[in-house]
Parts: sequence; structure tokens; C-alpha cells
Amino acid sequence: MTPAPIAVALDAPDLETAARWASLVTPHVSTVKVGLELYLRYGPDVIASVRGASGVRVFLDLKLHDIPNTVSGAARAVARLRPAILTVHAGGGPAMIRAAVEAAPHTAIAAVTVLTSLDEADLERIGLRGPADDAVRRLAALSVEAGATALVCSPHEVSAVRREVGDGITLITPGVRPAGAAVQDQARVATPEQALADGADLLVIGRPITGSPDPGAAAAAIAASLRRAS
Ligand SMILES: O=c1ccn([C@@H]2O[C@H](COP(=O)(O)O)[C@@H](O)[C@H]2O)c(=O)[nH]1
Repeated sequence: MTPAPIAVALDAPDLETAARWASLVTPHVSTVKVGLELYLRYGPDVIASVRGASGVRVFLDLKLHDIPNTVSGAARAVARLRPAILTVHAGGGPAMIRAAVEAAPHTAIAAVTVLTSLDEADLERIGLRGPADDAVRRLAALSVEAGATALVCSPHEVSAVRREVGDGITLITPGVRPAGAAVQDQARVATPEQALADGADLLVIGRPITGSPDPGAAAAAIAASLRRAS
């Protein structure tokens, strides 16, 4: 069976837990995601640990955001780990995004548009007035022009972003919650089925899977539900 287009966020406090979650979910999902918590604690070795024997695709979610020269060096430093995807913040601007793209030619650079934890009141307070859609579409367009081949946005904006950038760009949506699951610190959320129907290529799902007593079964259930819906 083809693994579901899900990246499981391995936001674990220790490497053993992350590696265990990775091995439990790998039969059901296409990708595992390493974020700041694990990478800052364990460094590059974490990639081999979660990749394990299965060789699952690893998404390195470091959300780089600095001047172009610094991001270029950081992207070059992690490119040797061959992550399938590496994130940078779109707000770093086109020169910074291009620097990451050029420094990591074998990795898809995904530009994070507007964090899924922000609601419209938050956006207004940080100076992004108007609907999230406007800022997300603007950041998506400039990121693609700068060479990003993937974008991170919430499921709320994914159809508008698809219209903006067309096919051929990988759209990645965190902020995904199965019906009835706790929203926690996310703000702009939708179900896995809705996110996929609206045009997402890869769904990032963390706690609804890893917080379950059986992460393998939770991943399998979401994967089965996506298959039924498609
Ligand atoms: O806008 C963004 C960008 C990245 N993330 C990351 O995705 C996961 C979501 O985890 P859940 O447990 O499903 O909430 C997490 O690793 C974030 O760092 C995001 O949520 N929003």
C-alpha cells in the first residue's frame, strides 16, 4: 500500500522516543519531520536515527531566518544530511530564500508563509493587516520567484495558494486535526480530508498521532481515512 502523504512531526523530548515513533509510523506515512526541539538537542545525528533502516524521507523543519550569507552557510551545513525538505521563513525575503536554494541543491526548500498558530488578531498585532490569505499569497509568490519548490501554509489558505502558484509546487500544511481532536496551540486548522481535498500535497501531523497511546495505529487510521476520502 502506498504510504499516505503525511509528515509526522517527531516533536519528542528524547532521541529514543523519536526513533520509536518513526519506526511505528513509517509503514503508514511517506515522511517524518525533525524540528527544532530534536535538532537542537541532538544535532545532525538525529537524522540517521529517525531515518532508521526503512530510509523514510526526512523533512528537516529548522525554519531558517537570517541574512542571506548566514542562511546559505546553515543550509550548506545541513544539505550533507540529504533531508528531502528543509524549511526557511518566507519573511526572510527573496535573497535569503535564493541563498538556501543554491546552498542545498538536492533538497526541496520549503518557505513557511504565516505560522499556523497565528490568528487574525495576532497578524494585526505584528503588522499584517487583513485576512491571512493576503499575506500568505504574497509570501508564497515571492518565495516561488526566489526558487522555493515547496511552501508551508495552513489548510485555510491552501486552495488560494494553489491558484496563486499553480501546479508543480509542493504545498505542505501543518494545522491538521482529525475531526474532534484538540486544536492545542494551532489557530488555522482543518481536517486531513479537507486539507487534501483543498490541494495540499503533504499534511504535517504531530500530536494527534504522537500523543496517542499507539502512534502506529493512529497514523494507520488517518491514512485509511484519507484513502476512503480520495
Ligand atoms: O506554520 C507552521 C509551521 C510548522 N509547524 C510545525 O508542524 C508541527 C505541527 O505539530 P502538531 O503537533 O500537529 O500541532 C510542529 O512540529 C510545528 O513546529 C506548524 O505547526 N505550523
